[in-house]
Amino acid sequence: MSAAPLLQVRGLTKRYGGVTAVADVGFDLAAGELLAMVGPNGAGKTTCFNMLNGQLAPDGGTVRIAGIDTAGLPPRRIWQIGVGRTFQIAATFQSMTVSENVETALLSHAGRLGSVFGRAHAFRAEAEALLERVGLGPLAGRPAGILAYGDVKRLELALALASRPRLLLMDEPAAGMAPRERVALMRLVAQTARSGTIGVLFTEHDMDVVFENADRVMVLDRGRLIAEGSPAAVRSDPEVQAVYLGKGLTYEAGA
Ligand SMILES: Nc1ncnc2c1ncn2[C@@H]1O[C@H](COP(=O)(O)OP(=O)(O)OP(=O)(O)O)[C@@H](O)[C@H]1O
Repeated sequence: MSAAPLLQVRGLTKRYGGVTAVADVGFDLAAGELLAMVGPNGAGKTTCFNMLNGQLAPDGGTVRIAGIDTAGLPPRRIWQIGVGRTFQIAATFQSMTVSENVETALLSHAGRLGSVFGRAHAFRAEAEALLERVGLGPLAGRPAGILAYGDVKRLELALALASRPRLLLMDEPAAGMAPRERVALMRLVAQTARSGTIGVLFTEHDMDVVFENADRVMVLDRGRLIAEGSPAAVRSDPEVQAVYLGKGLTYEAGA
C-alpha cells in the first residue's frame, strides 16, 4: 500500500463575482518534494495559496493535508496541522537580532503546542542551529533590520522552519534576489525539503529558477491547470509555450 500524499487537492474552485479565479484545480504533493506552481499574472496562484493556508474559504473542492480535511478551516488551525508559509514581502522584527527573531518564532511554535514555559531565549541553542542550517550562523547577533536582502530571505526561511512545517508554501522565495543568490537560496530550499521530508509548494515567475529546482511543475492559466509534470515535460508543452508567448513572457524551450 503506498502512503497517502502529504497534500491532496481536488476540484479546488474560487469565484469572485463573474471571475473564476481558480477552476477545478487538483494535484498531489509528496513529503520531500518540490512542486512549482507557475502561470502568468492573474492565473490564480495567490488565490490557491490563500485557500491552502486558510486565508480564503474555497467555493468548491477538497484539500487534505496529512490526511486531514482542511478546506475552510481558519489559518491558525491549518498552521497547527503543520502548514508554514513565506511571503513575497519579508516579515521580520527589524530591531530584534536575527537570533531573537528565530527564538520568538520557536517560542510561538512551542505556545502552539501548549508547552511553553519560560522565555524566548530558552530557545537560543535551537535558533542558532536553525540559523547555521540556512547559512546565517555568523549573523545571529546582528539586528535583522541591517541584513542584506538575500539574508532576509534566508531568515524568512528559518522563521518558517521554526514551526517545523510538514508543508511549506513559498510565495516567490527568490524574488528580487541577484541571480547567484537566487540559485543558492533555491538549492537550500531543495536541500531542506529533501532532508527534512517537508513538502514545498512554491510560486515563481523566473522560469529558469523553476526548471532548475522543481521536482514537478504545474501551470495555471486563468484559473485552470493546463499542464503538470516534470520540468522537461512542462518546458516542451506547446500549450504552456503558447500561454507564455501570448503574455509576452518567454523562456528557452529547448535549453
Ligand atoms: N479579492 C479579489 N476580488 C476580486 N477578484 C480577485 C480578487 N483576488 C484575485 N482576484 C482575481 O482572481 C484572478 C486570480 O488572481 P491571483 O492573484 O490569484 O493570480 P496570481 O496568479 O497570483 O497573479 P500574480 O502572479 O500577479 O500574483 C485574477 O483575475 C484576479 O483579478
